[in-house]
Parts: sequence; C-alpha cells; structure tokens
Amino acid sequence: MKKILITGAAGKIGQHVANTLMKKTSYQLKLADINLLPLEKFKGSSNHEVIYLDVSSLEECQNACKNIDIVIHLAGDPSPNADFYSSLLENTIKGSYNIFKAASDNGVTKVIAASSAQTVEGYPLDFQVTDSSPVRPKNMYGVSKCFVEALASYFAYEKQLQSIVIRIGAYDDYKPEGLPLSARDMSAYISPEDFIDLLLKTITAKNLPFFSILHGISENRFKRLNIEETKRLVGYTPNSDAFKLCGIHFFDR
Ligand SMILES: NC(=O)c1ccc[n+]([C@@H]2O[C@H](COP(=O)([O-])OP(=O)(O)OC[C@H]3O[C@@H](n4cnc5c(N)ncnc54)[C@H](O)[C@@H]3O)[C@@H](O)[C@H]2O)c1
Ligand SMILES: O=C(O)[C@H]1O[C@@H](O)[C@H](O)[C@@H](O)[C@@H]1O
Repeated sequence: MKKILITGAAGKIGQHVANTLMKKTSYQLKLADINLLPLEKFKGSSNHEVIYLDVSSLEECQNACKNIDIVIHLAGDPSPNADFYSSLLENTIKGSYNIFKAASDNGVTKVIAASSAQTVEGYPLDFQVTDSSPVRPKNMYGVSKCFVEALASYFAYEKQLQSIVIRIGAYDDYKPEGLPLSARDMSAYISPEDFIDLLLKTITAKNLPFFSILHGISENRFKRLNIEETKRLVGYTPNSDAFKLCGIHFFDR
C-alpha cells in the first residue's frame, strides 16, 4: 500500500486530511509537523507514524521522505499577513524547496502542495481568475505561494517529479450559527468535504499532467477562481455552495 507523508499534519486542514485518509483509505500515513501535540491522538496505530519535522531543515526533510510514495505538503504559515523575514522565508520558501528537493532525491512519485487563492487576490473582485490568468498576489504570503507554484513547475519539468499544486480558497467548515463570511470569502469558499474530494482524486487521478495548478473552490454560485479545468483534469465534483450555506448571512467589504 502506498505511503504518504503529510507535512503540516497538525494544522486545520492537515488534521482533517489525516483523519479522513485514516478512515476512508488504506494508505500508510507519516504525519509530520513542528507541533506534535495535536497529533497525539493519531499515535498508536501500527499503520501510521507521527514524526517531528521542521521543513526548514533539509536534513529532516531528507529523512522524512525516505520510502515515501506521495507527499502532501501543507506545512507553512497560512496567514495572508505573514511577515516575509520572520516567517515566510523559513517556513514557506525554504521549507517548500526542502520538501521538493528531498522528494526528488528520494524517488517520491508525486508531490501535492498547498498553494492559495492569495496568488491571484490582486485581481478586482468582479474578475474571475482562470487557468491562464497570470499570478497577481496582494501580499507577501501570496508571493510566497507563487514561489511554491514555480518550484512545482521546476521540479516537474526539470526533475521529472510529478508536482501538483492546489490553490486552496477560503477553507472553512461553515456553520450558519458561525461568523458571517464576506462576499469575497463566499466566492472563494471551499468546504472540507469538497477539499477532500479534490485531494483524493488528485492522489489517484490517472493521466494527470506532470505539472498542474488546480483550483480548490467549492461549487459556489459566484466563483473567484474558475474550476472547469480542475473538474476536467481530476473529475472533481464539488457539492457545497457558500451562497446556499450562508443565505443572506454575509457582509460586504
Ligand atoms: N486555511 C485556508 O483557508 C487555506 C487556504 C489556502 C491555502 N492554505 C494553505 O494550506 C496549508 C495548511 O493550512 P491550514 O489552514 O491548515 O494552516 P495551519 O496553520 O492550521 O496548519 C499549518 C501547519 O503547518 C505547521 N508548520 C508551520 N511551519 C512549519 C515548519 N517549519 N515545519 C513543519 N511544520 C510547520 C504548523 O505547525 C501547522 O500545524 C498552508 O500551507 C496554507 O498556506 C490554507
Ligand atoms: O484566500 C483565502 O481566502 C485564504 O487563503 C489562504 O491561503 C489563507 O491561508 C487563508 O487564511 C485565506 O482565508
């Protein structure tokens, strides 16, 4: 059975992915993070492993990628306000390079890395981003994710490592009793269920190009990013619509 390394497994998205893959699939998982506390609950299964991994250390990445088939790279600073020198440089820029380099050196067959809708957030809100829209980040976090996309392209075309990035939108487990979403977040919304559908299909998809940028957005009535090509490539079938979930419960910004 395939062995999957998940970086950033202790995070919001990582924990949900780990939980679901354990329940719904028979992949062997190696769950890695600098924060081990949230991963305690996953310990004790003979099929899975929990390890400390700081992705800013190339040596640790090299060890973590040994005997791994697929890497799901989620580690990094998720804040659109993240500071370049004190966080993004180590955690996202260096960390992502280290993971791609270690995956390539250790014969990993596929890396699926978290990019973000923030790579294109500089476009006006009435513009729908398509697969041919150039990147247009609005903050250094978005710039750091553009670097992740460029890394994926480099390792795919120059090093023959299949590299797929997912531009995740506003990932949220929205509940009507929760805080209202902004109009923008409703158009960029992706539900945990739709993200899992996209991720599982990206893991198993046959004939996926060596390099792809997928758009991780739900079936929202208005979509910040166009998802037709993503549907075609992996058979993504999103079900959530933030506009239906929220009703009139949103605010303008
Ligand atoms: N949540 C969203 O809406 C969203 C949207 C787009 C993209 N993303 C991306 O998805 C990924 C996961 O996001 P999240 O919301 O789960 O964030 P999160 O902060 O909950 O999880 C990130 C995890 O990465 C870990 N991490 C940070 N630096 C690390 C390092 N140097 N080495 C190892 N682990 C490290 C953290 O400890 C944390 O557990 C991130 O790359 C984020 O940029 C998230
Ligand atoms: O584009 C977005 O909405 C999201 O982008 C992600 O990259 C950020 O991690 C998240 O905080 C944002 O809400």
